[in-house]
Amino acid sequence: QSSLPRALQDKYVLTRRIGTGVCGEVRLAFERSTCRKFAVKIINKKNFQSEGTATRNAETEIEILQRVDHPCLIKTEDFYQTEDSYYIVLELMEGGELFHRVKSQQQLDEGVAKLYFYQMLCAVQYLHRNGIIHRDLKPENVLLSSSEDECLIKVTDFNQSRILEEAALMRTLCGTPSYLAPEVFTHASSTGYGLAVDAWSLGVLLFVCLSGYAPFHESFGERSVTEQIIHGEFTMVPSKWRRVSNQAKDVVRKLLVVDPKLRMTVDEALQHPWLQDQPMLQTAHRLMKPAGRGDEDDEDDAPSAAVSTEAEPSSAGSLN
Ligand SMILES: CCC/C(=N\NC(=N)N)c1ccc(NC(=O)c2cc3cc(OC)ccc3[nH]2)cc1
Repeated sequence: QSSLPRALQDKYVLTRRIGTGVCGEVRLAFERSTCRKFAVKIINKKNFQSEGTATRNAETEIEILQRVDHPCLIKTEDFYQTEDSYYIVLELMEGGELFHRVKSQQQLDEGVAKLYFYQMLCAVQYLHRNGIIHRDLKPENVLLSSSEDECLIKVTDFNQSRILEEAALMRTLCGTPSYLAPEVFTHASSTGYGLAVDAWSLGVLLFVCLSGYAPFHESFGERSVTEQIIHGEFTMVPSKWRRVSNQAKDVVRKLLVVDPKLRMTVDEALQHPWLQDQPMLQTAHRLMKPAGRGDEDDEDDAPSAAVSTEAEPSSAGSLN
């Protein structure tokens, strides 16, 4: 157990491990002064020291976490570091990882999957509107606020995220072009298509929530997972998809499209008929309101379908 920063120990009591990741662990913590519960994500730098990019990534991640402000994106409370680890204090998501929820329930009820998927779309739409690609969307990186089916979700783990630096691309293009690869000039590397990688991952996430199993898996046929992905070959096992609506399947099929130019975007997904579901939108907006405003009479802010996909409420503010 590497020694915890003194300042962290003065303010919080760290207790049991509640989550593990490739880059460290998550511990349950109590703020001494208030006894409020938090999650502390410990990211050890040495794991990646070899790549040398860890520090860069972690600093980018911290920068993103401190800049973004959306009800479905994890918020940092505090940040500490020692020479070998980062300690990030986060709001505690009592429901844990979506991964475990889907695993324990085999597959989610379609209405629950729709509520979670809508919130993920809102979170990723916010990131994309702010020029951020997540690049690592998966059930382990979607957290649930409670053990209730109807709960708020938050996207986390911006370790792979990239801030789309159009300026960087411009600087590159100012240099001598002779050594630049073709794709730097083609559309593939600019804002447009970079964002599409998150739409694909959201398609995989929705597939897993609706069916309880992964669309690309080594057990399907003799092709490798990579081959299946490259060819967009996913398998809808009848017994798992029988009770899933055609509209839900349509969303999955339009996201798991190999050509990023033809893939449905996050904005288009938010307009898909499957998500034009007033009761679900009302629930989602009640959950996404800042704490305490959920119980006021809603008639003045009853979200209409069109409103629901507009920019986030003013409280979300913009990236500073
Ligand atoms: C800046 C930290 C972002 C991050 N990961 N970043 C990274 N891996 N580079 C990250 C990764 C995982 C988590 N996980 C949690 O907060 C969490 C809460 C929780 C509660 C649980 O039961 C009550 C069980 C698992 C949990 N994970 C929070 C943040």
